[in-house]
Amino acid sequence: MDNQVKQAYEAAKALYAQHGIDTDEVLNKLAEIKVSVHCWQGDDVKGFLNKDGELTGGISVTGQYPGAATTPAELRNDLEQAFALIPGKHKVNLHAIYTDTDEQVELDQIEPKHYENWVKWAKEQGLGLDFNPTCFSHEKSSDGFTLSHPDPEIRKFWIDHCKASRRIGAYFGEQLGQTCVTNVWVPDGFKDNPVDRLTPRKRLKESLDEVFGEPLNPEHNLDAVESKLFGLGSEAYVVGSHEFYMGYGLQNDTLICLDAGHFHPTEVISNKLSSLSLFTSGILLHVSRPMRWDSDHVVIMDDELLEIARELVRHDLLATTHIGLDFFDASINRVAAWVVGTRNTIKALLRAMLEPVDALKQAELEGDYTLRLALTEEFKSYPFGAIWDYYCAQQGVPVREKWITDIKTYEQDVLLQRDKSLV
Ligand SMILES: C[C@H](O)[C@H](O)[C@@H](O)C(=O)CO
Ligand SMILES: [Mn+2]
Repeated sequence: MDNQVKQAYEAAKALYAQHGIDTDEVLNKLAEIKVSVHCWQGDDVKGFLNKDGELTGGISVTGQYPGAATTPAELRNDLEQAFALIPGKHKVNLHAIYTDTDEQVELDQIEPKHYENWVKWAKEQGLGLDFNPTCFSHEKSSDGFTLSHPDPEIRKFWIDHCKASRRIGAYFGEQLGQTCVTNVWVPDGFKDNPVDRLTPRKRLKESLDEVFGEPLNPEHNLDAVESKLFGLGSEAYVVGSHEFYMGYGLQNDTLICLDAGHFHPTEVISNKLSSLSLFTSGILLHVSRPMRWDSDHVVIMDDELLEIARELVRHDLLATTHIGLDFFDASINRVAAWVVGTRNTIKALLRAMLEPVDALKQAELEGDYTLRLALTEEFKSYPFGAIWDYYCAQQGVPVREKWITDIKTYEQDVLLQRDKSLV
């Protein structure tokens, strides 16, 4: 390890120790946290099942940066490059459209064999896998409805797809020895004001009951449900609102997924974690960055990211919270997007773990809000960067911005060659 990194670490360690914070212990704990890195940043949510089809469901990817992955092998290669620059061992979050097969399979017919190469690869890489049914970008979702569709045949198609997805999730969990979280998100909603807000929600509830009807081993698969306030083309009404899924998840003991971009523009998910934690057995996060709307920007070290991390650390929620990422930006190098977003998420957790939580809670309890404010503010400039650098070096990944060189080389050698081969 670089001597400067080591020396800076020792100096920072002594400072934190004065507040009873054992940085070695913190880094051991940090190394246990898995972030679920979403595969769909690598190819602009196209997938491989119908890769020339349109992205629908009220989500959108903008930008034309060269080098998007066009095959499962390319996507895995890109993920490997990203993981080589991210400290720790993590998970990959797959959508159902990311099949790796020559078969032309329909979404309601997918089976574990269509993802076998992913499982093999995850085993080799020591990664876990999470899963999502893909209830969009399909002719049967073209009018904006899936599990709540008024037509029972279309509804059945999506129910069967979600059932098949859960079985695949359970297969991943069993094969990899790590629980797979299978997250259901559907885009269903209306562009303009509906007359009947209730009936689609009744249908969604009944569909979900069918989807989750088959008992699966919770050590292999955990179900999650993801709400949304609005999407492009469903501005007036989304069937699966927060209240809907909060009720559903609490009643049926599924994980509730909070996506940082799925609420009112000034509403934050950090403030929801403590409340939900009192009533749920677990939470799934889609860490994202909305900008004015659910724009899925790459996660940066902003106040909300830090606040999410603080809530998880201060209230001991890390063991029951599944941390997933959800952003897609095609205006920058896609591998770099993963690296920036994932490194920031881990770094925010580290920052939160390096705060004097007990002292701050005590100050609050005693009504010493001056101390609470002063200490919080002083800790913002404590040398967490030196601890982060040491962690990266310890984990064998580049320290500070050195990873950008690797990305540039990969871009030249791999990503830009892809586009040439298309010409
Ligand atoms: C592709 C994802 O499933 C999707 O982003 C979903 O999680 C979401 O957040 C939709 O807005
Ligand atoms: Mn999401």
